[in-house]
Amino acid sequence: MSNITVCARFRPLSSKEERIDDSSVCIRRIDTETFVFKDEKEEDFTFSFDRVFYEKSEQADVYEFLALPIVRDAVNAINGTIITYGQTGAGKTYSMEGPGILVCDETKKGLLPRVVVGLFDTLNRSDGEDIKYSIKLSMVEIYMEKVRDLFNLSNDNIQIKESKTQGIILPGVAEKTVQNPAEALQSLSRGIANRAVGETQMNMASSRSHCVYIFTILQEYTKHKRSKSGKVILVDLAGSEKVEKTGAEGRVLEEAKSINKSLSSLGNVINALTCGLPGKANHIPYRDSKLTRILQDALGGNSRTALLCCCSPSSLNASETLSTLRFGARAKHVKTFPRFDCNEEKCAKDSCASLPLVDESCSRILSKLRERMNVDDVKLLEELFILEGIVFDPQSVEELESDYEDLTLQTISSLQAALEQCMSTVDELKMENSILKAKLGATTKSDACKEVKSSVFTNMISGILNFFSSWLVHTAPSSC
Ligand SMILES: Nc1ncnc2c1ncn2[C@@H]1O[C@H](COP(=O)(O)OP(=O)(O)OP(=O)(O)O)[C@@H](O)[C@H]1O
Repeated sequence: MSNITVCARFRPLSSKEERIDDSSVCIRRIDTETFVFKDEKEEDFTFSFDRVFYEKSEQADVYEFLALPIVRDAVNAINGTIITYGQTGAGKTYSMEGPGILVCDETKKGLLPRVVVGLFDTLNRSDGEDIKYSIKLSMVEIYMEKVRDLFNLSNDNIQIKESKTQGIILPGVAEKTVQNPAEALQSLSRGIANRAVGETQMNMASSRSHCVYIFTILQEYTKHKRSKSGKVILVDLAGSEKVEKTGAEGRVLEEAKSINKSLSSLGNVINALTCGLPGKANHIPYRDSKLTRILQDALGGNSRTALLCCCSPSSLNASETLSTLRFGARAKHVKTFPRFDCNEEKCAKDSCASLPLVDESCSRILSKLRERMNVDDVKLLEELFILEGIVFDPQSVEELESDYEDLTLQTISSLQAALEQCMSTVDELKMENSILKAKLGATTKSDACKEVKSSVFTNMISGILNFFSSWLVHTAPSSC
């Protein structure tokens, strides 16, 4: 069974595509799941996805098929992620946001405003007397391998960490508690506006960053002192494009390289996930990019994930469309089976061949406990299990190794800085020393000079005194 719901969406031909004579539509619909794609060499490829949204598809259809099941699950404490992928101008932002977050024709509203309304609706419907809920919202963007808080632009290098109980977390990121859809939309619109401010500040071309929207839903059962939480993450990826085709240079080229690197890391993670066999340890390179690290839970099987592959229907973009569709087809083969990121060598060394079972049983027990106990008690119990070595967590080992590596690198660089500082202080002291020596030399000379002068003077005075005294002796009366 596939873990990821993968859909393809074709936007209508743009006016530019329509104007160009040799532009034609490169897809032929078979049904709602299958179509034939014709590439630049007129070769046919048949693709099947969970759903195909053709040019005339409605935003509401995309939401209902792709996002609504995720919204409902999030309210039941199952995390979900929705990703839009595709070349620049293929309709990712249109699908995600619609033409506007605050003011927009109802039928054109994108996934984001619909998810907001869907979350509040589902929570209100399931609202019992003893349930209190809250929704928190964070927004970050990944630009040139840096994660920036869109609610606090000065927080521009957020680290990504992993918690045993909460999965991937972004320590220090601003979280806005939103009480109703209107408040949530206001916050989203502020974050989107900040994104534009940042783009201008950094002289960044539009949509050159990956934008990540995180909704955390917390429900507390006041009577039973229990709580549960779920997350919905929406990701509007930067456009995938062929650098050679755009003729990019300088900063734009660097941006494109960084985007392509993170998107190919995403492809590598998907490949690694699809190539692994159940029960066999397989290294998944989540740490290769900030994007894959943030999406680790979404891709690794701890979350329900939906991928919308946005495409142009025009034959002018056939090669980009083919690579988008291939990406989607590969993602479709990601299977659900317990995740373990340690490589084979490490597994053999740590004799954790039975990890999948341990992990499976552990998550089963913990999720049962979560239903009965207070979240904090479950966390404590889990910490205790890990401390006692009852539960072995390869993730935390990897995390420790990475933290150790970070610390070592930090120590090396601070030692290097200290060494440089010492060397420049030594240079300064050497300079001062030579200046002082020179001064000393000059002073010694002038002192010697003074000494000579003063001894001449003293000799003169004593000569005069001698002269006077002898004169006095000679001139004094003899009787005296
Ligand atoms: N399904 C659609 N129906 C009507 N118009 C669409 C649709 N999808 C996209 N468009 C239009 O196509 C243009 C490009 O779409 P959009 O900005 O969403 O692309 P994108 O993939 O987000 O590009 P980028 O990577 O540069 O952000 C926009 O003018 C948008 O309004």
